[in-house]
Amino acid sequence: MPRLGVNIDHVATLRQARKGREPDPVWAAAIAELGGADGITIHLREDRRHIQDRDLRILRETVQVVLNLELSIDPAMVALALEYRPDQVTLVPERREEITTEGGLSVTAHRSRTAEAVARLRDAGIHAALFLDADPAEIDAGIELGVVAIELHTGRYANAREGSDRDVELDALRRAGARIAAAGVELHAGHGLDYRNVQAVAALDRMAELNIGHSIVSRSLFVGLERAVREMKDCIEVRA
Ligand SMILES: CC(=O)[C@@H](O)[C@H](O)COP(=O)(O)O
Ligand SMILES: NCC(=O)COP(=O)(O)O
Repeated sequence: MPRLGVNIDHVATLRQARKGREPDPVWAAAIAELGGADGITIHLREDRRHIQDRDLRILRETVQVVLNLELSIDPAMVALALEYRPDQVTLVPERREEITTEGGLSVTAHRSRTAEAVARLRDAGIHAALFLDADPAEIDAGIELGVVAIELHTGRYANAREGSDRDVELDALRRAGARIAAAGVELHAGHGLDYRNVQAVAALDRMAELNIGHSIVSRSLFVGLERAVREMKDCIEVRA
């Protein structure tokens, strides 16, 4: 069964609505661990719209499972990863105007900057991962950089209409996953996964890690975070 990384950005989004102190993503991480999270994922955006540097600093001290930090390839952001030393850094694209991450990082368009970011992380002993679309050219370019893992952006799959549209997207994920696994790179997936669409992605061959935030945090409003995490773990387990 794949590991579950719980993304707690969305707790910080609520806090930042009033720029106050609650709800605290640090508490959320601890409760997610009680619910069975195998990892905690945070995205420290350049515009600091949700997760703050303070969160990263405290979470590095308190998180007992894998801490996965999502970052842009900007050298100043990578420097923060080197300072706080999460277990894993997943390099993602960022557009300040976007509401959420719209696609994967384009390694082919930013090859030298991505290679430099990966090399800095590797030299520091931090696992480097790339967040990519299910595009063979991008995946091959990513594999060439010698990363530990590639996380497939599942947004297109999640947004596709149930039925043949979604089947097409699932098939693209399946082929991309096979390419990644054949290269000996760990397969991760995430973005837009929820309690209804996660099973098919969890069941993909060699799926090692799923990063899920929005649907878990949304459900937690009604059932509590510990239970929401546990229910997602159950969903992943059932068909895997
Ligand atoms: C890269 C990614 O998919 C996640 O970070 C997730 O979407 C939450 O962060 P944002 O909502 O800021 O994109
Ligand atoms: N990398 C994807 C992630 O961390 C969670 O995305 P979402 O479930 O919040 O859409």
